[in-house]
Amino acid sequence: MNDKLQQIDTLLGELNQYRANENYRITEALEIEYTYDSNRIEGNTLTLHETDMVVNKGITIAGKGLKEHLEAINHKEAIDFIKDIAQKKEPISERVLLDIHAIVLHSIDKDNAGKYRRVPVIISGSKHIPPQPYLLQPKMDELFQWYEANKDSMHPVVLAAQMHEKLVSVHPFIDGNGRTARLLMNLILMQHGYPIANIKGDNETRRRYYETLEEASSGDNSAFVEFIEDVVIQSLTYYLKIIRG
Ligand SMILES: Nc1ncnc2c1ncn2[C@@H]1O[C@H](COP(=O)(O)OP(=O)(O)OP(=O)(O)O)[C@@H](O)[C@H]1O
Repeated sequence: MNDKLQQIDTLLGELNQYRANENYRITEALEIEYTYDSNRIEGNTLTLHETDMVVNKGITIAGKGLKEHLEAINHKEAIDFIKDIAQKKEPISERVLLDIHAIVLHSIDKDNAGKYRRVPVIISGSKHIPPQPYLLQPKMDELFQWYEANKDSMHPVVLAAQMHEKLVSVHPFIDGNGRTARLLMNLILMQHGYPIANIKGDNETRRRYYETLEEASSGDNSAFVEFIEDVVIQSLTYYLKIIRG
């Protein structure tokens, strides 16, 4: 096991000693932060405070479009959904993935919510060309076969990172691939007792996120896995600081 994974195991062990201090106000605040950052990565312009107003207080923000409001509400809804799946110990399946995507695009794109794309796509800023639509079902079958073959033997953080990378590489949806992949990654982490890993929406983090994904598309995803390990270390450290007091 590498140094970062060892550090992650130590931090998680420490965190487990303070689990009694967890409460809904802390998790709610972190979930809003995650919603804010994940939507910000894809270009949503709501601030952290505005995201909180929309999601928790049902207040609309003047000058911001309906889609941006729906993206915030849907993302929080999707977090509740993955928490429920993790709590009930439901296995991760293609059905669960499609349900997550359906929530992400709920009331935004009725024709595509919860459905694979029927058209080719490109990823802006990337040379990687995702598979043609007729190849999506076999590629997704392959993805879940890979998951089944590795879920009990791989370190959960590596498993979560790899599933994220493999999913965005297939890019099975017309829209919402990034948010859905980050939610799937967090569902895997949650199943193993981790708090939400939040990829921040700032320029520097986004640059490393996209660069390591681009590197992964040419065959080596180790830099991306390392990036996710850093995100998990950051999230664990932040959470520990809050609940340890
Ligand atoms: N080189 C790359 N190879 C594979 N995936 C990438 C690459 N660069 C970025 N991505 C992923 O693609 C996502 C963005 O994809 P795209 O521009 O198609 O928008 P999208 O699918 O609508 O995203 P979002 O899903 O959240 O709205 C990023 O969040 C990231 O996860």
